[in-house]
Amino acid sequence: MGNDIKVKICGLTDPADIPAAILAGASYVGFVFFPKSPRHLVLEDAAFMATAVPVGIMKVALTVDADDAMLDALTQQVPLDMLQLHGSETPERVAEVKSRYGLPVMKAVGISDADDLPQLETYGRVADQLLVDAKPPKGADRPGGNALAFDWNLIAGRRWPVPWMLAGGLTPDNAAQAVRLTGARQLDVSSGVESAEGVKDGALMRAFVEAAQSGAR
Ligand SMILES: O=C(O)c1ccccc1N[C@@H]1O[C@H](COP(=O)(O)O)[C@@H](O)[C@H]1O
Repeated sequence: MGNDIKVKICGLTDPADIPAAILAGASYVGFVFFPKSPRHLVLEDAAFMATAVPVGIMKVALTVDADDAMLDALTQQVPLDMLQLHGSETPERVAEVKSRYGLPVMKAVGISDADDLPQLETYGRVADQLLVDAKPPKGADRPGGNALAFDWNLIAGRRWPVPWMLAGGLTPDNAAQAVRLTGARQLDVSSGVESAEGVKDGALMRAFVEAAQSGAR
């Protein structure tokens, strides 16, 4: 579509979410494999949904500290373009996953204050992309998808070793400002385009992509 800002819509749970996300202008669609998440998919459902994604739209699998058995099953059963590692995976594990599965790997890094920023350099040496998210609140039962933003001033004007996406608490109301303030060219959204936990909303997805693009004009 020639959009300047690429949007990843993560946590699709219904087959109808695929055409809705594509029509909205998503460049990436994300499937969550984490049983504690309201967006968790079983492999069979994900495989069915992934086959409906047109070529050119990146199909991303989000996992959290997954072992090889899980990743073997996932990559054998679901056609994918990228793995998103959203747990406490070490840099060594990121490199191992990249080499074992031959897929690009995006590593999520949680930010709450300046002490977290060195992680961006560390993971930037091994991951193909970085996903810069808010750190989960204490006691949260999942490491992302909490509708929580971090202080974007922490990364404004930063130089990046690899392509990156901004995530965490993004909505149609703050997407344009997020682009302007951080210089992000890619945004990742889940909660902010839902009408209820785990239920994507077509109008919110369209509004989000439009707002993200307007931030780059
Ligand atoms: O969406 C989830 O349920 C989820 C579960 C476990 C790890 C990450 C998860 N989502 C990712 O979190 C960020 C921010 O989400 P939100 O927009 O604030 O809801 C995003 O990368 C999701 O892909």
